[in-house]
Amino acid sequence: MDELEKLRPTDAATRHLVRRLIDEPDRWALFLDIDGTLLDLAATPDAIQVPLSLPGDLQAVAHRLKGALALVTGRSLSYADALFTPCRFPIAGLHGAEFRGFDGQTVVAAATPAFVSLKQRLIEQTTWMEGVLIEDKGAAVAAHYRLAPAFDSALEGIMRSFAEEAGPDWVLQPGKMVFEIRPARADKGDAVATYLEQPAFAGRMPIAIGDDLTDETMFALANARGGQSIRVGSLSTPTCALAKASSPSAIRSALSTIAAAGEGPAAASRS
Ligand SMILES: O=P(O)(O)OC[C@H]1O[C@H](O[C@H]2O[C@H](CO)[C@@H](O)[C@H](O)[C@H]2O)[C@H](O)[C@@H](O)[C@@H]1O
Repeated sequence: MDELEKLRPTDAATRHLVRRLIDEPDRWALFLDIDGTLLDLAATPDAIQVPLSLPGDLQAVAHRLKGALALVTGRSLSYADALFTPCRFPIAGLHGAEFRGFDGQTVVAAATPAFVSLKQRLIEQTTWMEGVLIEDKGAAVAAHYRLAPAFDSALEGIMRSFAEEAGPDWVLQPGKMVFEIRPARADKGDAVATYLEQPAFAGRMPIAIGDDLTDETMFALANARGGQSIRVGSLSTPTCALAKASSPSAIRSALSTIAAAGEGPAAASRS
């Protein structure tokens, strides 16, 4: 059976992705979200599982694209890095506020003393909300309600008022069962635009793959540059992505097919 036939027939987008990256590896740059795109969603932020083969597959795809692959995530850069050790990729963290380029140059985001105090007060003010989880990401903070969905609107109110208190350098970022306060200085679209100026990425067309609201800015950027955007999972919420994929496992399967093609010219696309 052709490797492509193993992909679910409903996933036209992932089949096209495989074709593009196998047949035209010098044309595309790949931008991948992590949670809900590369990894299945889990009940809590630390309960995620990285399939054993994923780091190596990503590395093989990056190699095929001559380095034009970056992870663009809401996680902190250091957390995302640790997930894929010993492999190391260009990563934009905290939704674009942290950035490590192809050359390894890194921009990190720091919490101000006022933001540190805000995070502490956020923890204190939400302890009564059983099941709500506060994730401290340094210069960002996330309040998760996946285990306590009834607190959805109460938590939104609290996070909205803390975001206002944080001031113009921070912004409220809603996501999947989460409200975050993140640095305002860059979003995921800005991160993709910065990568496209860098060696390894420059001159290529972007393909952005994500699953959540925060990914919409990179979808819009990819579309504006004549590239491709793929939203993973349910399309019940509005999106500007041009195509859809069913699940993180469909994305992983596509990456593994591309990885298996190695470096040769379109070897795996022949049946
Ligand atoms: O941009 P991403 O890489 O998709 O990161 C977005 C946020 O992902 C994480 O939260 C989400 O995934 C958790 C684990 O599956 C899940 O429990 C939670 O409900 C989701 O919202 C992460 O914890 C956040 O810091 C990221 O910003």
